[in-house]
Amino acid sequence: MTEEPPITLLADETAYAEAVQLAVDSAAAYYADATSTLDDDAYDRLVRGIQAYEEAHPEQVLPDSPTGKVAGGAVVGDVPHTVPMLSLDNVFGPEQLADWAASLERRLGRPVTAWSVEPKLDGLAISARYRNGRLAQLVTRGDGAAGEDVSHAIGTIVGLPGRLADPVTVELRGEVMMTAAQFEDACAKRSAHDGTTFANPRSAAAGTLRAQDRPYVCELTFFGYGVLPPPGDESEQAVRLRELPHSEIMEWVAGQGVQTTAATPVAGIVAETLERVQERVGEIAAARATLPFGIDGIVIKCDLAADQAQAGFSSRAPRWATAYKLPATEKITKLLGVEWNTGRTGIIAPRAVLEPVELDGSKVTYATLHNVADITRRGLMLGDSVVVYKAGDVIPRVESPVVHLRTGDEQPIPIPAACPSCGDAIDSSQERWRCVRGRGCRAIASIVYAAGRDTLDIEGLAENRIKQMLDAGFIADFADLFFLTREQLLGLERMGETSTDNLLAAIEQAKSRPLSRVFCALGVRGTGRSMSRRIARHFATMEAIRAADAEAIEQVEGMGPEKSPVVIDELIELAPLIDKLIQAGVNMTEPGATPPTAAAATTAGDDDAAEESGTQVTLPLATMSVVVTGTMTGSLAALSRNEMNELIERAGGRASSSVSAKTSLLVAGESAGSKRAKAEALGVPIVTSDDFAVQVADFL
Ligand SMILES: NC(=O)c1ccc[n+]([C@@H]2O[C@H](COP(=O)([O-])OP(=O)(O)OC[C@H]3O[C@@H](n4cnc5c(N)ncnc54)[C@H](O)[C@@H]3O)[C@@H](O)[C@H]2O)c1
Ligand SMILES: [Zn+2]
Repeated sequence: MTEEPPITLLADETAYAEAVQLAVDSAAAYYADATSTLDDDAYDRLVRGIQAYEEAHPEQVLPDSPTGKVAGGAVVGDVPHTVPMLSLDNVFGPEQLADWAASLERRLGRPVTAWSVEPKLDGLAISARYRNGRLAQLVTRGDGAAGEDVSHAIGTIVGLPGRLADPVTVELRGEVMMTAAQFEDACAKRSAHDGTTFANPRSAAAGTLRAQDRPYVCELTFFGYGVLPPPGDESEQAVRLRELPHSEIMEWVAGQGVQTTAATPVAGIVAETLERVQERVGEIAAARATLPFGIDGIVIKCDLAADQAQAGFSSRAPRWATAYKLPATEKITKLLGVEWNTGRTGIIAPRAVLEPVELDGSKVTYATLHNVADITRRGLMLGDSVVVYKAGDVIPRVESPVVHLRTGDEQPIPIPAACPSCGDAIDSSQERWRCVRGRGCRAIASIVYAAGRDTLDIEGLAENRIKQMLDAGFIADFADLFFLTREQLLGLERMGETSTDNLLAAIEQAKSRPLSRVFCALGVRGTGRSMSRRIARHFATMEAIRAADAEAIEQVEGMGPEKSPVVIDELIELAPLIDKLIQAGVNMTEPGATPPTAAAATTAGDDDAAEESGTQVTLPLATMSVVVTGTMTGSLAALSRNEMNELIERAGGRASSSVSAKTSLLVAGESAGSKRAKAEALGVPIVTSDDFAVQVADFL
């Protein structure tokens, strides 16, 4: 794995000058609440390109260049800071972190005594000036030397009290941001006011902090991460605050009634070793998706004031701290198309088809667009550059179009005039559009599917007949077909005696189809024809399938730990339908297959199974249950957890998400935590990411 972050290569002086202009414009938009034409990764790539060009051509450096400046030099202010408010340098992985620590220790000439590790809150830095314990003034970071007065926001920021516990005169520093709930609330208020929403919590917080005369008030949140006594103040308390370790300063800040991250799952800690720092980085990264506020990295600082003082500052950032960047959760990509689908309940939902982007460690091709009103509100067009957001397990979503990037070739998004599933009318009285057939909509499609040639193969049952029967109320799902009476069918338009008898005979015949086809007819999400065959062969009876838990379902070849819980949920939802099929006398067994308990002893008798196991013995992970934990490195670094599981299954193993006595192997990457401990306790063999890569090299 290369940890060197990518850079934009600049070929000549013209390209350099254009890059500087683009960086300045983007940063100006970014620090106001506007949408930049670059996402953070692209901006950082550009600035690194500018820096590399300047190192090679020092004589060409432009005064506007963002390098070495706080906020890329794009922001100004008129309230001078007593002590500069700086930015942070970045590292992008464990090796860079180790390099940074080593160079810092070289500078100090001795090891760093202790590290403080805390989340990098994704908001804006602010200075809160307290006089005799009362909050007197709020100032933004600005260009680092001077910021803007935003005191009008006093009283709207949760966690930043109007009065401290003690009547002290100090300057608090920390991050102003919006929690997920505050962001939602702010978007709702703004939408009610002018029909627009905020692009993301960070820019919503930036806009809100600076907004003076909005007719609505949005709440903000503050987390403190530092305190400064007034310069020149030599009182006992001022001296003490200058000498305390960062960790103890944070205790003092919290003691004054100010919010810190101490009460959150990502509380700051003190680490004695770099290993512990790295471990905490992993823990914070793992908690990121579940936090009620955004973080974009982990800040690592020298804990002791003496270490900090000796390390000092560059013009842009302290040398005693760095930001360990986490993968971006937001990127700009192209909106290629919009697909419309009618869900189980009849809701018609648009889905964005995107030019694939890497977000929070996985590749994103589709994103939700919520509903038509949302598309209109955001003014989205086909071909637009759009901001896409994804973190952890959330469904990726399209945030907003980047209007300045329009070329004029963008097209309006076609809005369906009829239900995309059944062609019937759309009920658009609510924000979420629905097919007028509601749940019944999907019935046609699912009955057509169930009666089809590859499933129950009911001859002579055409789609228009199914529609007739649904409209007449004779059927609501495909199991009802087995309860149709001769009289009912004869009552349908253009239904003679012969066709009625033929259809009844065809339906009767369908009752004896093998379980694989009956199961397939259910249309369980994630199980097509071949997967249905595998499931039927594996379990042999519907009873055994229904009795299986997720772990048992996972035993079926190709059923990863992601799919199996879906199958379970679907089977629960489909229970009434299955019961009706049983009641109708539909066959529920797979000819020639043996249920799993007996199967172990007799697999050899089953031709196909023997064939399969014959090929499996040559696979390196055959019969093994494998769990992956921690951050993969080397040739596996780029794989998502899902891709790791697929790799395991390709190599003949079964990917599982939790360690138990049945686990055959734990692949433990960097900063592996509790799963590693459990595997050790259970005596489960453990391999590193690199060793595992060698083991499965043929399947990569
Ligand atoms: N998309 C764009 O066009 C664009 C333009 C400019 C900047 N950016 C992004 O902004 C980033 C640079 O921003 P920056 O220079 O404002 O600073 P930064 O966000 O990289 O780091 C410094 C800031 O971290 C914050 N911080 C959060 N938690 C902290 C903690 N526990 N301790 C100390 N500080 C903490 C403080 O506000 C501090 O000012 C870049 O990574 C870039 O991606 C994007
Ligand atoms: Zn419909």
